[in-house]
Parts: sequence; structure tokens; C-alpha cells
Amino acid sequence: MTEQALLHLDGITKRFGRVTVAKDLTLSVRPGEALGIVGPNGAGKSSLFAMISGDLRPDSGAVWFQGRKVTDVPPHARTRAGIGRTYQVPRPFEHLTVFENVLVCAHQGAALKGRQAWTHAMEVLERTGLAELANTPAGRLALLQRKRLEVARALGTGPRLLLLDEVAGGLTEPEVLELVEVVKQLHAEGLGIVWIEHVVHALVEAVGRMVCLAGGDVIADGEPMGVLADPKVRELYLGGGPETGLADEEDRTDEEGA
Ligand SMILES: Nc1ncnc2c1ncn2[C@@H]1O[C@H](COP(=O)(O)OP(=O)(O)OP(=O)(O)O)[C@@H](O)[C@H]1O
Repeated sequence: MTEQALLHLDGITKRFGRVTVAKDLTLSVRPGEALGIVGPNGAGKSSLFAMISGDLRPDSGAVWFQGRKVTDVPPHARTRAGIGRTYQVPRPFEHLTVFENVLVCAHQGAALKGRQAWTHAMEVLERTGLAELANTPAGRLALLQRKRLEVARALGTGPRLLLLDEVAGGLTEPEVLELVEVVKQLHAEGLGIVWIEHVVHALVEAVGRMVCLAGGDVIADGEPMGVLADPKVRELYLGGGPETGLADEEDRTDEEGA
């Protein structure tokens, strides 16, 4: 199982004082799979990404990537190994151009040099719809472009696994749909994707499997509409949670209000 998985989290536990963000959590992602993660605020979703990327060390348990135990491997080495991530708040080099931002990631993350790095960076800008903005300083980008650049910077590192942390947050509906198309295309190209998102209908469009986290553990795992229909998910996440944009969720609210 571990050998076949792209990513395998084996019984990881992480506590911040009294707050448990992961409780003996086990989860696998297959090569080329697109997995969506939902869960209430503070469920431990971003902390999970931090433990996968190496920004945070679990108290116990192990992180495996492509059959190799990486629990003690530092973040930059995990990036080189093929784990690329975005951050909830985009962090580009504001004074560098869009192209230069991705080029830095190609150099540092993918270890590419010279023309190879240049070509790779341009390809990434094409794939993320940023080619026309290549010479624009990152600090001048609107939100959608900043989100796209965040994805482009992660792709610049040449990942096998792409971790997307709330990249649809704050976007308009047409912008969300544009982003979904980018993610679907990346998945079609064979990239493994794990996407944390509160804009649930975007996830439903883009992923084949969904996991709901609550209290540091997986409370549902399976086909997206099945997970969203799970009574535990409805109670712990959708009940008082954010807008999902899903028709049946609106129906449910109407029924409750009737
Ligand atoms: N470095 C830290 N030190 C102390 N507490 C932390 C730290 N990082 C996260 N936490 C706490 O852990 C809990 C889980 O945070 P996390 O950001 O992982 O949740 P989340 O599911 O991503 O939430 P959201 O959906 O709001 O982004 C929160 O209560 C948070 O305050």
C-alpha cells in the first residue's frame, strides 16, 4: 500500500497545547489522484499541508512520499522530491515579474538551469493562463492573477503532488470556474492533486474523491456527493459552515427554515 501510494500519512498526531490538529490520522493519495479536503475552520487542514510539505513536524506518525519516508526531510528537500504547495495567502516576490517569480521556483525547486529553467517557467505560465502577464510585477496583480501565480509558483517546482490551499477563496464565480478549469487540466496531465477548499462546488467539479476532516481526524472519505450527504459531514461542517454553492445545501437550509 505504502509503495503504491503517491502520498501516505501513517497515523500522524499533532497537538498545539490543548488543540489537536491531527489525531492518529491515516490517509493515502494515489498517483494522479485528485483529492478534495473539506472541514470546519480550525479542523487542521492547513496544518496537515504543513506536515506534508515539511513546514511542521508531527508529534508522532510518519509521512511517506513515493514510497520514501520523508517525516524528517526538510521542506526544501521535499520540494525537490516533488511536493509543491500553495499558501492560503499568496506570497509572491512582489517586486519581481510574474515570469521571474516562476523562474526562481524552477531554479530552486526543480533544480533547472539556464534555458531549461526558462522554457519550463514559460510553459507553466501558459498552463496557468499567465503568459500575457509574464513581464508584470507580481505586486500589481489582481486577486485572480495572484491566485494563478501561486499555483504557477508551485508548478514551477516541478511537482508530482500539488497541494492547493484555498486557492478559490475570495474569487468571483466566473473566476472560480476559470480556476477549476486550470486544476482539471493539471489533473488530466497526470498530476496528483490535494485541494483544501471551502468553495465546495469548485471541489465537486474538480476532484474524484473527497475527505472531510474534523477534530483532527477523517470523518468521511469517498465520492464527493456521498461525502457531502454524510450526516456527520452535514452536522459538523455544512450545518453552520460557509456557503457551498450546492443546490441541495440551499434546499436543506430552506427546509430547516420552513
Ligand atoms: N503554529 C501554531 N501554533 C499554535 N496553534 C496553531 C498553529 N497552527 C495552527 N494552530 C491552531 O490549530 C488549529 C487548526 O488550524 P489550521 O489552520 O490547520 O485549521 P484549518 O482547518 O486549515 O482552518 P481554516 O479552514 O480556518 O483555514 C487552529 O485552532 C489553529 O489556531
